[in-house]
Amino acid sequence: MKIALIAHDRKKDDLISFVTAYKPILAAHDLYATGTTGKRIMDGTGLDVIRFQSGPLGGDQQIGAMIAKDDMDMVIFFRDPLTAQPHEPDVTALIRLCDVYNVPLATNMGTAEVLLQGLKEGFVDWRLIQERKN
Ligand SMILES: O=C(CO)COP(=O)(O)O
Repeated sequence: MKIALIAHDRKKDDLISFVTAYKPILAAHDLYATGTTGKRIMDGTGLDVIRFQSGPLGGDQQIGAMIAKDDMDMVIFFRDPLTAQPHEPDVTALIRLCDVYNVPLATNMGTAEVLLQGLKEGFVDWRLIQERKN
């Protein structure tokens, strides 16, 4: 399963804690991230991450392009709802594409926990069945 992990700056510590807690589950999957988030995850958890550009430089759009090819199975995006982002349109576009392609999306830790527990139980396996059909 391909999982994108993204966090805005004030949420990066939360994401590292989250990824550390769920490392046994996440280690079994292909992880993708925007540039700075990916570096923080690799340094902080030792997991391998495929990194794109930093968010403000197009990283959200690169992950969006994978979603548009139906080539991303889950997005965990710890957004900062209290800080304006220079690339807010990219953030909105990424979230919109998740809705277009029915990609499971968590924008906060509460939902992310539910998604990863569901992933462990096989609730996201329908994505693999769908991929085999395409
Ligand atoms: O800005 C981001 C997502 O919109 C995240 O980008 P970085 O991981 O490069 O900080």
